[in-house]
Amino acid sequence: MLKITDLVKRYGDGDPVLKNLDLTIEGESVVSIIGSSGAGKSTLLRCINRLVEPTSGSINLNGVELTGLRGRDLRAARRKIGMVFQGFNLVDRLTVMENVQSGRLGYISTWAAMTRRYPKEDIRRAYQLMERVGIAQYANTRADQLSGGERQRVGVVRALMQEPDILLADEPTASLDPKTSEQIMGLLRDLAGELKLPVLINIHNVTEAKEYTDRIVGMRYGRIIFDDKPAMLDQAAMDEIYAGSPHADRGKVDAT
Ligand SMILES: Nc1ncnc2c1ncn2[C@@H]1O[C@H](COP(=O)(O)OP(=O)(O)OP(=O)(O)O)[C@@H](O)[C@H]1O
Repeated sequence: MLKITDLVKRYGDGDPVLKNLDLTIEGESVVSIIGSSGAGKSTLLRCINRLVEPTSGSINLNGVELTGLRGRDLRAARRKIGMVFQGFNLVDRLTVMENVQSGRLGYISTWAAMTRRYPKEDIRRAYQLMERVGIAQYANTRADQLSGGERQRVGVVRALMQEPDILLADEPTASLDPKTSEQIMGLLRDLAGELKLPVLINIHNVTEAKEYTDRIVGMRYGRIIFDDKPAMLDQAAMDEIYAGSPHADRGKVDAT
């Protein structure tokens, strides 16, 4: 279970971009985060995997408090958080298998990784996952030879190789054409069910959020103002999530 309580993030001495945010994700649900540009969606995801340092509050994953972790403890906690990126973040000159195995870094020795001596079990698991997402035939192909959809499948398998407790996806389909985008969203939804994995997706495409996720969290200027099933996201809720300006919001914050 991911339990975020009273999370605040402030960059430098600016206004907070996450304002006392609470969010709990249980089980294998697929949750999307929607909201205008600048609402704080990426910052929230990055606080969870500690690419961004939270200012205050608590982020607890399966009983482990993630805020304040350092060094070895932080690395161990990060292994349990899979991340899928908009730009795939693959190493182009490496093969698909090498990219996928980089998800095992932190589990195997640096020497084994450098000499590509992957444990048999890791190779077996990689093939199993690559077959599941339809890229096994590219195991020895350089990553830069693949299409966008195939590259994102590599990104997904790499994240799953970490044996994560949760999968975070930061605009995973924003670089893809509409059809491929739907395929990747469908894949994330199906994998969440098959692997009993909670998935948290930051996404701009509201139609896809409604179609492929179980729950939609709507953010506006650092606050969660909608958290419900997709069917409940009506026009009024959409207007509230996407309307207004930072100044209008600041007025409200000041008034409280
Ligand atoms: N490293 C940073 N330093 C300072 N301010 C930042 C930094 N990263 C983000 N911000 C600011 O924090 C706010 C929230 O940004 P964030 O990227 O989390 O929003 P978002 O909802 O993900 O937007 P988008 O949909 O455009 O990616 C914005 O005002 C942004 O300018």
